[in-house]
Amino acid sequence: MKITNHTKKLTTITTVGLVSKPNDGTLCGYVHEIETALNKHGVTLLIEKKSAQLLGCGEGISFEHMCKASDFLISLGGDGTLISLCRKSFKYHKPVLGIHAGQLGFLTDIQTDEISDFIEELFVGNYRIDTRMMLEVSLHVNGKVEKVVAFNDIVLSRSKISHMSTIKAYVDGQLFNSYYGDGLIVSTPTGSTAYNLSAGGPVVYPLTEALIITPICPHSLSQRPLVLPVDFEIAFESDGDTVIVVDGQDTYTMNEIERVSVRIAKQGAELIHSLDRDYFEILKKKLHWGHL
Ligand SMILES: NC(=O)c1ccc[n+]([C@@H]2O[C@H](COP(=O)([O-])OP(=O)(O)OC[C@H]3O[C@@H](n4cnc5c(N)ncnc54)[C@H](O)[C@@H]3O)[C@@H](O)[C@H]2O)c1
Ligand SMILES: Nc1ncnc2c1ncn2[C@@H]1O[C@H](COP(=O)(O)OP(=O)(O)OP(=O)(O)O)[C@@H](O)[C@H]1O
Repeated sequence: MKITNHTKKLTTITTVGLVSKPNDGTLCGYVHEIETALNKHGVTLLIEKKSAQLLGCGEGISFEHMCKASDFLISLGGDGTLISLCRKSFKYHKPVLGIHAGQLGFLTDIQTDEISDFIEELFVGNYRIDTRMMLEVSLHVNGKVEKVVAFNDIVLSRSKISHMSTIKAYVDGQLFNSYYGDGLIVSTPTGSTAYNLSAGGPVVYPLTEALIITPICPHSLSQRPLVLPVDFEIAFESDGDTVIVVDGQDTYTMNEIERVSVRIAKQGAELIHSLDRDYFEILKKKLHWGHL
């Protein structure tokens, strides 16, 4: 399969940063294994402060310092840890390697028993880097704009279990739909296998460039998931009973926000993968794709 997105390589590897799952203090053994494998090649491992303290692996250094000094970053945890690292390190533009020490691990393809072998493969160039599109989300408040980025999705959701939300949706400034129901999801292709999948949205191959809008429990027979090209800017307005959730991790209330606009971010997240990684195998293994 010809995928032009796979040509990027790391130019140097002298320093690597690591962030681990925030609620698991048992992963120190894996950190030592990573450090030993990197040190064999003269590479320094920097551990982010909160992770180091949780794991009992020394003092650690600030997230910012770690990102600036590192050639690539390691996420040791589940999908949530990787998503959070991609969002927080967005402005430093560093590739991320996901090592799976979580539950599902759809995005984190290196298993803990493959750590040393994969690090050896890295030093002989046996890896690939995928660029995953991200969303730039602008929250408009009193003439000011706060920008955040999303890796998987943003969700506009009803804030009260007892009420429906009403969301007006615009494409390039033109009203194209009003959604009535529990809310809607704007997903990246990578996020298509997360909340979007649960809400009946399409699985979209992660290297596609598209914006996916999927209604959540719409109170209508006519609302369907929609796939849009990335040169559109989409925007939403709603009443105060709606909340905005970014990647399931940050929440904002709509009564302070007049409008939310979403477009493709100028740069994507770069994920380091093993050459063996096959998306359809992961769909089968983790989400039971194609099982009877
Ligand atoms: N009903 C739902 O399915 C539902 C509800 C809320 C949030 N979410 C998703 O959770 C995501 C955040 O993930 P988290 O791990 O921080 O939260 P989490 O710990 O609540 O886990 C959500 C689940 O989704 C999986 N997941 C996350 N991203 C995925 C992806 N791109 N493809 C396949 N599976 C994926 C995770 O491994 C986990 O099993 C949000 O972006 C949202 O899409 C899903
Ligand atoms: N830096 C972070 N800040 C806040 N919450 C985080 C951060 N990193 C991860 N989380 C959250 O911590 C929880 C557990 O982490 P994570 O998702 O990595 O592990 P998991 O749930 O065991 O694995 P998986 O997501 O693969 O099923 C998730 O809800 C995730 O969103």
